[in-house]
Amino acid sequence: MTFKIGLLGFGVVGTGTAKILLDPFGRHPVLKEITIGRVGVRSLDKPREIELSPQLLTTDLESIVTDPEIDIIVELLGGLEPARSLILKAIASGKHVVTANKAVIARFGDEIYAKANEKGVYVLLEAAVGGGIPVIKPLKQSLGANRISSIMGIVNGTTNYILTEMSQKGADFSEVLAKAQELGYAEADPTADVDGFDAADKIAILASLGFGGRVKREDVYCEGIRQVSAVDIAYADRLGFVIKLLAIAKDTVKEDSDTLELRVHPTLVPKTHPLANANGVYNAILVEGEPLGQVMFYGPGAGSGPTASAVVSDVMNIVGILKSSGKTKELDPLLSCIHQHYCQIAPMEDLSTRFYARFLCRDVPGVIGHLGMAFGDHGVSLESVVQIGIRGDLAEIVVVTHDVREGNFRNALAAIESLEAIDSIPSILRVL
Ligand SMILES: NC(=O)C1=CN([C@@H]2O[C@H](COP(=O)(O)OP(=O)(O)OC[C@H]3O[C@@H](n4cnc5c(N)ncnc54)[C@H](OP(=O)(O)O)[C@@H]3O)[C@@H](O)[C@H]2O)C=CC1
Ligand SMILES: N[C@@H](CC=O)C(=O)O
Ligand code: NA
Repeated sequence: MTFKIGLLGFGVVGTGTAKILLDPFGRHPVLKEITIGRVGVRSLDKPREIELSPQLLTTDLESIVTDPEIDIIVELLGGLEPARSLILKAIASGKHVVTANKAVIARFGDEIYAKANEKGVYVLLEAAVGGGIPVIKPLKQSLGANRISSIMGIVNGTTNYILTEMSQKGADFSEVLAKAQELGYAEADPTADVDGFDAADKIAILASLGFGGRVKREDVYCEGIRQVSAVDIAYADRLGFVIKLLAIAKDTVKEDSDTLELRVHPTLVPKTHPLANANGVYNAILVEGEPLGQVMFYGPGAGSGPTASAVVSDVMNIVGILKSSGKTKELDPLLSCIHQHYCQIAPMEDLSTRFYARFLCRDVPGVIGHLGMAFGDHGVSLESVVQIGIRGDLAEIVVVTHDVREGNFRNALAAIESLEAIDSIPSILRVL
């Protein structure tokens, strides 16, 4: 029996996917039953790493998603449109879908899964989070017996690569970003990586799976890495931390309310923490649940081959289902997505966390005392105060707080900004 896939997109991940499918030797035998039926691209003239028969390539992507010969559509275009419309058309034509597109699923997952469930087809997305790391399927299946309390991790390869190169080699931000683009890690528009949107898409998906409810993408608080400077990386290092872009979804269950913290931001991570050692393009996702405790998923979070590994594994899962139970069976609830209600998201000002802040201060006597008083007035207690450097004619003071309510910390900063001794507050970062 042969199963035909329609590949939408033949870029970094599409090429990696084709490479695996065209070279099945030594891999799972089911791969030999999968062929590439058609490939949709934007330009027919572009030079390609793999030469496919010219009849396979087309710019008419609609004709692929409605082609009766195609069993599974693999969407590797990126972006919102035409990806969303093509996925919906594929579903309407009764095709199963595999996608790596977290942007589309995080925003239109409700619509896509409602249609897929109506039609009795699967939409699988292992490649959409953590690239090659198996994390979606374990969350859906292997960890289903647990009550998940937190999912936290490094889920963007590009920014982890940039931060690692900046901290280990003192590299320049723009140069490393260009290298990440060259290596095929970055999104077509890399602001999605740098400004944290890609990580926000991914944590919205993980939270939905882990906490069993829908998540509105706009509810994810999001800060990127643009404001992370070499100065802060160096101070963090001296204080025993590395700076990572973390995506965090945490159950903040209290007596009568069940809300989620949902956020993406650069974070000072203690060097001894398991997430601190995921470097370069590697991602790491730490999941905590009861009764399991902690489990960490670690591996390459972006790149052609690793991401294609996840794409093809989803294709194989669907082929496995088609082979064993045919097309008319009900969807497996452990592989499909059936959430109806929306998760309640806690406001950021209620978040309790530690903060790192760097102040530039004028040479006024007792400046540390003024800072301490302003923090104390707002219920913020300090774990450490380090007057480390002189920058020009200004003193540079770094503080790390104890756990504090974010709203209180922000109020303290507003008061501090108006102090005569304070020139500016160049950085404010959260601390794990
Ligand atoms: N790169 C990575 O490491 C990872 C990527 N992903 C996701 O995988 C998906 C693909 O990413 P990637 O392979 O890097 O992207 P690329 O930009 O390398 O490839 C995109 C492909 O889609 C085609 N395409 C894009 N828009 C259209 C359109 N409107 N009509 C026809 N064809 C179109 C392009 O055609 P043409 O070749 O003619 O330009 C190209 O072949 C994205 O959703 C991304 O977020 C997920 C995990 C990791
Ligand atoms: N641009 C993304 C690609 C994988 O999802 C990243 O850098 O992680
Ligand atoms: Na994955």
